[in-house]
Amino acid sequence: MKLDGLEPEPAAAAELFGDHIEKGRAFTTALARHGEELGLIGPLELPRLWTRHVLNSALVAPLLRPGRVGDVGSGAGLPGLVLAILRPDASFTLIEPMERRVAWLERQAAELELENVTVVRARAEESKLFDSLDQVTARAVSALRTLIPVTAPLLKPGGELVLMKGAGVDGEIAAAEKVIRRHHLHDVEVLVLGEGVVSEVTRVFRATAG
Ligand SMILES: C[S@@+](CC[C@H](N)C(=O)[O-])C[C@H]1O[C@@H](n2cnc3c(N)ncnc32)[C@H](O)[C@@H]1O
Repeated sequence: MKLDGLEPEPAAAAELFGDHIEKGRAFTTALARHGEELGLIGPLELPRLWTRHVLNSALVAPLLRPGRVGDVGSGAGLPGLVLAILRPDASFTLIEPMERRVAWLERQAAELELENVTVVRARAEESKLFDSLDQVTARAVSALRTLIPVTAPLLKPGGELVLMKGAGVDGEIAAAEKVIRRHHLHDVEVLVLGEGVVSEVTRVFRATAG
């Protein structure tokens, strides 16, 4: 069991996870133990597993409604499993096509006793979840120009995209102008989360389906 090199738990972890901190720790430890061998995280990620991955995902939790949330391309469970830990009042459908990642997500959901998680093995565009979700999250899946066409159709009218993005989000929005129009998205905005709380802020592209 190799936990050498795992970033010490930042003070912000207890603040962001609150009553759910034990599950946050259990998930982060499991990811540190098995993430590299399962190809879920890169070999250089342990020193920033908390700040760059887990806390970064946790910052999105207050944006969620107590409804049906889909996380497209959950991979290691980021942000899907972290959000399911933090928001037991919402139900989460984790959409991931790769078998090994699906097995990881199912095992973690069981070990963490997350009764609000369903894992669907599919690409989002083949997932049969069209028009069914209140919100869709995604992190590190693809640029908005290609991500919007696979995520927006999953939303009910009035539903929201809550897509985690890097510092280049404004350029991605400019390149996605046509698909934003084609998918009738409105109230498009970029939120910067975590200033003064974590060392690396998180950007979220948020938009409402027409
Ligand atoms: C780079 S990983 C990121 C995983 C995780 N969201 C994270 O932040 O660590 C991208 C993931 O998206 C999945 N993926 C790619 N295209 C997808 C699609 N069309 N529908 C659902 N998942 C997809 C891949 O299988 C992969 O697990």
